[in-house]
Amino acid sequence: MTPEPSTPLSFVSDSPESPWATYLSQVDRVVPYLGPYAKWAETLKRPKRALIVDVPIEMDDGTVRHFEGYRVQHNLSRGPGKGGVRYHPDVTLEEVMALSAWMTVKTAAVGLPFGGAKGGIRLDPKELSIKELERVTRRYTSEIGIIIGPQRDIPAPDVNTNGQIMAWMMDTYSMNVGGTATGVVTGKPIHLGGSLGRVKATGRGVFVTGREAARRLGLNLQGARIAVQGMGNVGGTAAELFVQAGGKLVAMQDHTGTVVNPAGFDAKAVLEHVKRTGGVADVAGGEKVDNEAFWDTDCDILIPAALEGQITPARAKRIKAKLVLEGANGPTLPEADDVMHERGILVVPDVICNAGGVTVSYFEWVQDFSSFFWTEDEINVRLDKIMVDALNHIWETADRHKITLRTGTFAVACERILIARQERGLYP
Ligand SMILES: NC(=O)C1=CN([C@@H]2O[C@H](COP(=O)(O)OP(=O)(O)OC[C@H]3O[C@@H](n4cnc5c(N)ncnc54)[C@H](O)[C@@H]3O)[C@@H](O)[C@H]2O)C=CC1
Ligand SMILES: O=C(O)CCC(=O)C(=O)O
Repeated sequence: MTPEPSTPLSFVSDSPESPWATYLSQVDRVVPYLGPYAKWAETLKRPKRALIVDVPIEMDDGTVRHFEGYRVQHNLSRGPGKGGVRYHPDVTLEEVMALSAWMTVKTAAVGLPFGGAKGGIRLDPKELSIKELERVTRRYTSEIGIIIGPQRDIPAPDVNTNGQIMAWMMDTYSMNVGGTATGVVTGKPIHLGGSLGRVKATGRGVFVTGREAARRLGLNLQGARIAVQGMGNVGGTAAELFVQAGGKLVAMQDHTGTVVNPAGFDAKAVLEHVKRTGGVADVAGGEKVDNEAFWDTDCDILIPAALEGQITPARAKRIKAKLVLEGANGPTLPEADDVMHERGILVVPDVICNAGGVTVSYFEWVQDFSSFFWTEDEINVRLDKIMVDALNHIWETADRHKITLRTGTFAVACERILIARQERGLYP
């Protein structure tokens, strides 16, 4: 007799384009490759724990505002939760659920002893003063303090959060527990237990996986034309490293607009411009074009490094790149994945491509526990090796099953997660 299916989650929308729907479709695609562990697959379709918190703060003008915050622990089978905190006006519980689930897959894909988690607050940090930002961060940290901790769940930076915000989170958590707990967050400033190399680690990982994929495709990085969406922490670093390797940065898009230059931008000057002005618009040497024209850029490598759902089926039909490196989490809708696969465009999926950040976060966490800090060279060499080994293993798996690198990454990761799940057993 077929058992009744598990009860559906009541708190998800039925939008087929939501990040959570994208994630569920990616899980469905891997189930046929999970062998005996497929019976545990429903575990992957449910967050283990989702916390919604009210974050009230006093604004500089004396008024009180409430913000909605979240921390979702998607899966803890392989270790404590791990994943960033996003500050964005459009953050939702469902988005954070998807981001936390991709963390579960990502940490397993590179073999880190973590589960997956993610957090966020619905706010636009550009509208807050620095003092308001500090108050909202501290209040949020206190509210989620009941589920985070160095052995339980370790936040880190994501969109619109950085080392300063991690420092406030670490300090607030430490005050609440009565002792300095550097291991509660990663991505901290260096003199507060941060790790050398963490700021650039995600972009470096995008470069490393891109370098390996380009080698396999026979695509020479010397002169390769690169287009990047999102010139923040991830996209900015990846662009800089590809240009250092001989690539040409021919197009960039961020929340301020889209600029192109077929002769190639000076990446260092662009990053200084972004730091000074907040975006790529009006950068020297660029021609401003319509945002939608970004997807028609003549390029060899496309790096989406902003938000989810950017590569739609319609855009996938227009992309000219041979290689897409997903710096962002969830930038590609499932049908767009199919379009790119049919068109012979190789996609290195987020769950391996952008895993460099969490890998160096792991190094930071280990260094904090041992209070023994490594050199930047040691970190970068170890990062490179972990990323290359993980990618090679995924590639072998994908080739063996004749599946995409995304489903190959899910196959490697989900098997590890579900073996751990099965070995831990069901009953408390
Ligand atoms: N920071 C990290 O270590 C990691 C970040 N990621 C992912 O990488 C992506 C970027 O994150 P970060 O670089 O850390 O964030 P960031 O806040 O440093 O930069 C975000 C970039 O996206 C751009 N952007 C925002 N809205 C946009 C829009 N509507 N159209 C075009 N561009 C837009 C911004 O202008 C900015 O350039 C996110 O998907 C994040 O989840 C993934 C792994 C680790
Ligand atoms: O460094 C971390 O722990 C997590 C970074 C992150 O949020 C991500 O990989 O999406």
